[in-house]
Amino acid sequence: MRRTLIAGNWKMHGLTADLSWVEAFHRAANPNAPCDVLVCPPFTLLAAFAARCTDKAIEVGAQDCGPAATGAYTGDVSAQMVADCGARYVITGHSERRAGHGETSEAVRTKADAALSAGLIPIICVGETLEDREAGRAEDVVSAQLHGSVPESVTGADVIVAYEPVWAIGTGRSASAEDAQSMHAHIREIWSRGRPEALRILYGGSVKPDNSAEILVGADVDGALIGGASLDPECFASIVNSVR
Ligand SMILES: O=C(CO)COP(=O)(O)O
Repeated sequence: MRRTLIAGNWKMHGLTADLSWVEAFHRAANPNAPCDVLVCPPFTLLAAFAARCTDKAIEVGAQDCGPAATGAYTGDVSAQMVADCGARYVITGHSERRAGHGETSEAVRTKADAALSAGLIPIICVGETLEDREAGRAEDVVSAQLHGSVPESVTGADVIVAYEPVWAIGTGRSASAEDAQSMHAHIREIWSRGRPEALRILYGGSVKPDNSAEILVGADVDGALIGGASLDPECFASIVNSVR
């Protein structure tokens, strides 16, 4: 019932010369892979990237959006502007924004609300640090982030949650398939905003072609949010091709 989503987060990578990624991906990817595919390039490439993906074989998303709809907010990009570029998704509350830009769960919830108002699907990120995990409080931290970051109004089908343990991001050290499944089951169990069975929960953190199939086996693992391995079109296609 929940279709797998394989999503790439390019972070602060990508220039116009990299737009040929789209054609290279299509050459390498199985067009019949049983999953949805999403790429979140930087704002600067959003419209041009979306213009290459009009067949919707690849959906497009942004990596963040401003909380306000419009106004005097120098440097911000609103959810409506993201939608206007042809994107349908937006990542909110990535740990690199929580840690590097001081974003609180409350700020993340405001952004997710702005995304929903603009007709976008927010991908709300949560995840514990290594210190949290070693202290045995990973589930508590994730629960608190989830309750603080998810708007009250959502049902489950209209948002996506990404579980990204901070210690697994860009480190080459992925969570084990068992640990990922266990946290995803916890997230679904505590989901109090409508239909938990409709909620797609992605795992993110050092997903590569050689561990994707194993991680995606988890009953509550509905896809992956991929950083480094999404920059190479063949590598990302291999992950898409590993979906069963
Ligand atoms: O942060 C991530 C995706 O949002 C994960 O990054 P890596 O796949 O590079 O570990």
